[in-house]
Amino acid sequence: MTFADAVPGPDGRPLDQIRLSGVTATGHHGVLAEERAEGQTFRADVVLHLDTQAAAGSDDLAATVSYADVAEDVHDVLTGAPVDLVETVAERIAAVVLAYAPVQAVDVRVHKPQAPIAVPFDDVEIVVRRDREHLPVVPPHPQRTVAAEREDGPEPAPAAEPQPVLVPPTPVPAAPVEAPVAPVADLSPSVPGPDETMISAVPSQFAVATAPEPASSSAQEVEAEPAQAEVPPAPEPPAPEPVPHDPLDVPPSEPVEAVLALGSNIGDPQGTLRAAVTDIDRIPGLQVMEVSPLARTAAVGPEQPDFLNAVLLVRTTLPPRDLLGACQEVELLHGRVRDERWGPRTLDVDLVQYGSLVASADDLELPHPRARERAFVLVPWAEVDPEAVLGGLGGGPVAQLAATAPDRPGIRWLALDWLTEAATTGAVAAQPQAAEQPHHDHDASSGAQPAVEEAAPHLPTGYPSAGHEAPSSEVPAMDRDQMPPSIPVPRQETPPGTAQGYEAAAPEGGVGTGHEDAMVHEVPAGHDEAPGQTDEAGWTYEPEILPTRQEPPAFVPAAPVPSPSAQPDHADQAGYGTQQPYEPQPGYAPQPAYEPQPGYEPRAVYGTEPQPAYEPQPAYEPQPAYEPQPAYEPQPAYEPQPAYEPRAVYGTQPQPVFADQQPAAPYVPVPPAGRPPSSAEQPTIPAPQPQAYPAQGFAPQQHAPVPPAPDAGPPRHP
Ligand SMILES: Nc1ncnc2c1ncn2[C@@H]1O[C@H](COP(=O)(O)OP(=O)(O)OP(=O)(O)O)[C@@H](O)[C@H]1O
Ligand SMILES: Nc1nc2c(c(=O)[nH]1)N=C(CO)CN2
Repeated sequence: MTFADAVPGPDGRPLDQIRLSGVTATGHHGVLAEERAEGQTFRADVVLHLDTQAAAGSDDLAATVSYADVAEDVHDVLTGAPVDLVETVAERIAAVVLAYAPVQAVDVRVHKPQAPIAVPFDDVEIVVRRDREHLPVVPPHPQRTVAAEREDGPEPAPAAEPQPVLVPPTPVPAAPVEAPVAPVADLSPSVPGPDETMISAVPSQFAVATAPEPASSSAQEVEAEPAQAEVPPAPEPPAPEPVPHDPLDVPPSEPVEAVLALGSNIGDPQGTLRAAVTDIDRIPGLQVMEVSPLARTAAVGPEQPDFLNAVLLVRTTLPPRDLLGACQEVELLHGRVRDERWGPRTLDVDLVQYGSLVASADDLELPHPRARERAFVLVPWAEVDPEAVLGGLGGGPVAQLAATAPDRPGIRWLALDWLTEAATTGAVAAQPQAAEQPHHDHDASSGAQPAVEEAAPHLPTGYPSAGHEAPSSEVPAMDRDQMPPSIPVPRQETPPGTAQGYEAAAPEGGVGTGHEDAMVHEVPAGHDEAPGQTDEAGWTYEPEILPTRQEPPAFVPAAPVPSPSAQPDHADQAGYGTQQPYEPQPGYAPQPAYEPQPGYEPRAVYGTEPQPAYEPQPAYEPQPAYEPQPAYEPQPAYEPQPAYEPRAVYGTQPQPVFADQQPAAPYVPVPPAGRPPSSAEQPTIPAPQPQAYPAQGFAPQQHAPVPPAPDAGPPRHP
């Protein structure tokens, strides 16, 4: 026996181990239809790390873990509902074993010796170690998963088994969180959502806790802990409260960082977005932490006016589905009508990311499945959080994804301080280019859009578009005379080299952003104005703002897009409204596939200071719940026993090698969950209304690294 791969217990000494090997069964796991249909042999070995001394002292099975029970549980996973990946099988086995309270860590090895591999081979195995800090990311027993609904193989019905409880790690005590974020102490019952949710990765704070059923031996193990005294029969035990199974309905144990994407292209987009920020910040259990610059973007999808887009970084204690619901209420408040997919809208609020949760249900997919290819989301997001990482399949560093997104050329400009008062009061200057189409200040009570006005009095105006009339029925197309004098582009006064770190950089040949009738003032090629100059009408040329930072993940400046008219400021003529949105644009060199970069792990907090949260969090160790249980000490029968002292020899001196010693298991050490602090302080754009969005009082939160979705993407080990 060796302790080379031992897990230290609370006192630092290696924990004892129960090893169970060669549990064998026919399972139907695999990506290929034949694997699902025919099944094949799976074999599992598990090592339970636990303190067995109490059980030895009392010679009581109840004080340890029955290997027979474990064997059955492991067997059940092997024969249970099929999943694509052997990784998922191992994760699930880890989950069932960790459902036994005394087990502090588990090593799982799953062999798939008949894997469909075209060359001769002996075995394929996956080895994982999970513990109370690094909990499995799948529940012990599968929900009905999307993968399980595949039609390419038979569906052995998953046994209606009890759901053991995953014992969560001791939560890190969070610093007091300012109202209105209410701490959520427990898993309050909420309306269970559709149970089709497929969990691909669940951060530890979302470890699924499911109600044990009394008949379950596993559940009994958990419930009985420490299982010393006989429990007198309770007269009428209250029925256990329903606990949501769906991670999309589970409130986090501590506030989670989420990313919301806002868009608007009819009504008064800037006013709507500004109001929406306030409305979102008012959602109970949510606080806006950062607001991105405002981007004007060519519409992706059907031909329609340009959008204004922004991204919010929020912290929330709402479950994902509730957060989506709250955002949709804000959409409705602003007159949102869903009548055309990707059509014009007064307000769109998408939930882009929720912590590191990767989950998919009919009504909510996380991360947002199209965010990775949308510059209108990625560019503002990267601006407000240059180190942000989009999780899930196809995710990666947001700044990198932004640089290569197909609609990147359609990002016309960014306004940094669009939330401030100046942004609106400065809006009324007449715009030379639109002079032949005179504008009048729009009268909000003119009745031009009664439906919208009723729902949202601050949405009275039409948005000047690239010459298209808004086709939405919710906001009637406006006469050009009714159009308001547009969205200002307040120039960021921050000189280069200041905390903002930006400077204006006009693409060659002019900004290439305008519409000939656009009311946002832009300078066509050859125009006299230079970036930053204000013309006689009070308009300031706001070119595309590009970061000057050199270090990754800085923007890659967009390559010029060949325009048939060589007049890129004429968006209509250049066909912005009709371009195929998701086809790579000419001029963009294919980007190398994203390689995971250690420095790109999710940042701990959205702030500008060096983050102390990346240091190991002492609250995770030791875990008081696993300290020696007082019920077992003192054990007079065993003291004093000089022959057993001193105890310190374990782990400190060379260990005798036993005949049955296994080769040192090649367990890969679990990497630390955090990432080293960023070498450079990252400039961010703070919410311009600090009194409204105070970024204070939040405990630095450590993200779990985003694990790859186990059931998505090309199979690696079918
Ligand atoms: N992450 C998500 N964020 C927002 N809605 C989502 C998400 N995942 C799934 N949905 C579902 O998508 C439905 C349609 O949303 P919406 O009307 O905002 O789509 P859209 O904006 O036209 O297109 P897209 O989803 O491509 O942004 C919503 O009712 C919601 O249930
Ligand atoms: N530029 C831009 N295009 C879009 C947007 C958006 O917010 N911005 N939203 C869409 C549907 O969510 C479809 N297309």
